[in-house]
Amino acid sequence: MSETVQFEEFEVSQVTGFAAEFVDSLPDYYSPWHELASHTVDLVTAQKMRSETEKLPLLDPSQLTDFKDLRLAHLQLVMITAGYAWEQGAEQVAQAIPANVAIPLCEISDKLGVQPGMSYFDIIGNWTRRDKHGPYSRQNIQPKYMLPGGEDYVGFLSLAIQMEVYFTKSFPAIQSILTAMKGKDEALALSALKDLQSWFKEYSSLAKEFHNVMQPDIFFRVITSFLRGFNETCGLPDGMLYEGVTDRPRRIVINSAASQATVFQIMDTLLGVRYPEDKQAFFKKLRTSWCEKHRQLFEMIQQWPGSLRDLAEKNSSPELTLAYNALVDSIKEFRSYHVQLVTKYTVIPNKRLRNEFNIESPDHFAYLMPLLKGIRDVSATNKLEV
Ligand code: HEM
Repeated sequence: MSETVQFEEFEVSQVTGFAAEFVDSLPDYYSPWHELASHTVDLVTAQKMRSETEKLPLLDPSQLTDFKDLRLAHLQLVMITAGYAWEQGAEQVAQAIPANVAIPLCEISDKLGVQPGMSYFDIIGNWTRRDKHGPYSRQNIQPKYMLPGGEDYVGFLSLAIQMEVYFTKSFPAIQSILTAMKGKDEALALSALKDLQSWFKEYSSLAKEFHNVMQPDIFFRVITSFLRGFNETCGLPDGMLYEGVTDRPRRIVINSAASQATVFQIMDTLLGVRYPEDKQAFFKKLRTSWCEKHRQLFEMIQQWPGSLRDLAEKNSSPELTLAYNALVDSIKEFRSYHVQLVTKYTVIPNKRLRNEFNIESPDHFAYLMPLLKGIRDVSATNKLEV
């Protein structure tokens, strides 16, 4: 095992992190996927998505071998899949994806080790820079394929990308922490923790911008309409049927959300947070939305020799313990802020919708607050005695 991890070995860019920027398109042979993905929102509005999808030729994805090409093809096919599934709204979700989409999508998904539906992995690959030589600033980021939600979606996406790109600024500190853990190097651990703490402060303050870019009801009612997944919460308890895919015809797909970002699971793992089984299971389920390469990177960090927590607990001066605790506190602060975000953008709009339509069926979001507050509180108990 080397002294630290190399992110690029796991298809994580030093520039855009876990997000991927697609500058090129796929070979011409695959242009029907691009064409249909580009028009998904308009076709759904015109109720023509299903009929147009059924006209697609069945293309052989075996020419695609490069990770980035596979990721772009996956994005195009899950766009088409989402439009097909949700064209008639949530109440009339399609029960099956036709073979001309299902066969290549499942093959590509299996190669990437990712689910055959839209996840955060696709959201953070769905963008380009307006000015290709310009910065990775929010103003310079635009969706590659539009999702429902108009300008609010553009704001949501560009902020999510800005946060993913900003994640890369923490990579040197993460690498140093791993080196310090392995070599029990207290001085290196201290300086890396301080760097990580100041990075995290900036990173988490970006999330405050959500209030300026997105309206709660548009987020809840429109933007998430393609992001629901195919599972029991969407009237598909056995998952979606992928026609023509003989080995696993039905597949469960979890919804797509920022909870699937890698950043917090990596932070928790570095800090050695020990969650009870139900919360571990929640995080494990989120990881099913990651591709295999990203899971491998995470597992490498999880199995890394040494423990930052032990180093911070058993060191000779309190400075390292204080730095460790400061990061635990900052993460707790973010999680408290996140509870407010989720209240504004999910809990309240959900209540409004249920009241408006007199919905009396069980509330799928009742689990949210206990779960999120529970995770926050467990992660905060990780603080060490000084
Ligand atoms: C308006 C913005 C946001 C909304 C509405 C929102 C919504 C949610 C929801 C509903 C969950 C519950 C689990 C799920 O359904 O997937 C969740 C969990 C989570 N979200 Fe967000 N989220 C937002 C922004 C963010 C941002 C910016 C991040 C940072 C990357 C983030 C990171 C997480 C994490 C890590 C979890 C898992 C619980 C935890 O580790 O504390 N969310 N979020």
